[in-house]
Amino acid sequence: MRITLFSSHQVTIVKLILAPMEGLTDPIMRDVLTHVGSFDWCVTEFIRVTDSVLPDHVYHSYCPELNNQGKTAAGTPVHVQFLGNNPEMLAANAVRAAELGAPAIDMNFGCPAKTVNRHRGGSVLLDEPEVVHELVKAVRDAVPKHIPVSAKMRLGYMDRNFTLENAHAIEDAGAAWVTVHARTKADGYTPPAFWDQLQPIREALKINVIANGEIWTNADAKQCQLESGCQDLMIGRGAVTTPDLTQCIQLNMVGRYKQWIGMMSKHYPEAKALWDEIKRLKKIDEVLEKLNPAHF
Ligand SMILES: Cc1cc2nc3c(=O)[nH]c(=O)nc-3n(C[C@H](O)[C@H](O)[C@H](O)COP(=O)(O)O)c2cc1C
Repeated sequence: MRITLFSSHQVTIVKLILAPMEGLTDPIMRDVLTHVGSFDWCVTEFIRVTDSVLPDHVYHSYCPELNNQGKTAAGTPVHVQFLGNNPEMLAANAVRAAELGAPAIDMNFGCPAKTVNRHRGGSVLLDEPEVVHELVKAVRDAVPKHIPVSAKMRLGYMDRNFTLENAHAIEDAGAAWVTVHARTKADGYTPPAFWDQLQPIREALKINVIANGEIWTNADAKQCQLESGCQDLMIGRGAVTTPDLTQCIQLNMVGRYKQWIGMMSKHYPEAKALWDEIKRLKKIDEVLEKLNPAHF
């Protein structure tokens, strides 16, 4: 959510995304978490594509939200994620998902699972930026223009040699944004996540870079934003362990804006109008209403 008040000042309110997690953020968990939390969108568990267009029932089982205009019961959009290495088949499946009502398509270049990587899927493809480019481009070219195509990557497979090449490959292929889990496949899920490694990616790309990895608390969210320079955050396990984490983060952001506006209003009388504008926005009102002041 972005608000412009004076031509020279744009205020950005953070976007928070529920991470795809196979076996964890399934349709039931998405339903629960999007009722409790405040997410801009979620992403399905990865749908593996090999050599065929999957039957519709597969889509409806991974994403029953397709029967609800691609949204959870709480109204949060659900993007459909694919994993594979066959450009024609990924494109054909993405087209089918879009026809069935997927609001956006995401592509998985992060999965560390041995079986998946052995079949040249997920994070192993990060050793081949030209293949990453080919796959994203095939899907982007096939899917109707109004449906965004995005990708989710790690910093690399066994090392970080191709981090920027992969990020550029995704951008050049026409992706609308890229989400980066701030670790290589070799790093697995062992803390820390290298949030500072996202800064060069963000600086190099024109498209939005969404930060992901090890955000468990409000303080983590703030620190991740600081180190990565990324505004928007994808949250996985932290959203499951602390279902109201998104509200805490948003309230904290509102608090930070409040402080900033307080400072600004000493110099610009328009700053008060900015605060009124922020309060008027429905989502922020909802957040403020829902929040337990004890969290602040
Ligand atoms: C159990 C589990 C399943 C996952 N499945 C997927 C998946 O299907 N697609 C994907 O892109 N990432 C998947 N991930 C990675 C998460 O989306 C996320 O990048 C990772 O958990 C780091 O974020 P977090 O520290 O906020 O959990 C999975 C992670 C976990 C723990």
